[in-house]
Amino acid sequence: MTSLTIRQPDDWHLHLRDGDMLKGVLPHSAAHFARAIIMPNLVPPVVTGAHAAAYRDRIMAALPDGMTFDPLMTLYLTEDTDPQDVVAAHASGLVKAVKLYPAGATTNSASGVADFDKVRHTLEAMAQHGIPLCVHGEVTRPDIDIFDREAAFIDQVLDPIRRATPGLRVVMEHITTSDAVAYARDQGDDLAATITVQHLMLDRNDMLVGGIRPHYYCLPILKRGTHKTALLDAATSGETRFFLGTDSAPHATHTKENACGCAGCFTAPIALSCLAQTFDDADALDKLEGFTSLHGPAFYGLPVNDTSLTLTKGDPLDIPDQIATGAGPVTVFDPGRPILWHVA
Ligand SMILES: NC(=O)N[C@@H](CC(=O)O)C(=O)O
Ligand SMILES: [Zn+2]
Ligand SMILES: [Zn+2]
Repeated sequence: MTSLTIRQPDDWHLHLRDGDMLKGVLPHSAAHFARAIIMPNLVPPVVTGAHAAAYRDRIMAALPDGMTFDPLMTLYLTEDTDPQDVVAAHASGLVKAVKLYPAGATTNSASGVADFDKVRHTLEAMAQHGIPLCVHGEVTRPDIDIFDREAAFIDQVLDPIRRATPGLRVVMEHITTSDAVAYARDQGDDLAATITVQHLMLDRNDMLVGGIRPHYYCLPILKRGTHKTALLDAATSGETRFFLGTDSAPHATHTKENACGCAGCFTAPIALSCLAQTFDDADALDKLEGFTSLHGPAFYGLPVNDTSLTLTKGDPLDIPDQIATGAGPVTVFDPGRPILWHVA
């Protein structure tokens, strides 16, 4: 197959940042994706419905003339979140989900949740109103090895929260382990999981063997190859609970090529080309559209897009080293192998 037309994809986990960075990165998502779930981990975070409305306005103001894009907003769950504000922001159509960051788990997660008792009323209100909870699933206890943090979170936090809050719809964000795949497969249709491009293409050897590659460093951290295989199996299975969340997470290049580098891979410009290559290599191109364009809207209860996108197979893609933004250059994710699929 050398050409593939699919319904316009959506990105169910995206960091657009703010200000000059937002202006620089937004066109790269809007060029390929109709909609995206917008992560709220700004500084300060997007905590209230009013914050989300203002952030959405800034995103739309940063969109170049002639481009269309529908940002699906989220609220950052804190121990002070007001359940009524969450319910109202969701009822108005503005906010599509609430994001749970365990305090200290990842970039800008300091205002996240440490004491889960303090968010119980919010989670119960969300369950009652069908508002999805998007979860960064890693424990932060210093005695838990970084490679084990996702599996520990599922046992110690996620499963207890779900048992205590029947009916809560949950998206396990950017899953990275066979443990997460197995857990997700074992649950009802109130649980879904997103998978990133980098976790489908790379394992920790790619990041660490022969030199440390800071542009492959993200959280949850890349795991061993057997986990990558399990993720690829899930993504290409056609099971509707698995769908794309790129977790494209831009940081200025100098903040990643640093003695204490930031976590996050900027994949937006080449995400769909990389996915087409990965699904092609797995003989599963017929499953790409479900993963990028159909399963996500079904979980979120939204219509699929009525536009389409065509990918064609040809010469290796010329991946730009960096894009320029007003907040400095941002290095584009490069999987380190030829990508033959192009967005037409
Ligand atoms: N994935 C990452 O490595 N980084 C994300 C945060 C996140 O999604 O955990 C970021 O905001 O930079
Ligand atoms: Zn995360
Ligand atoms: Zn993220």
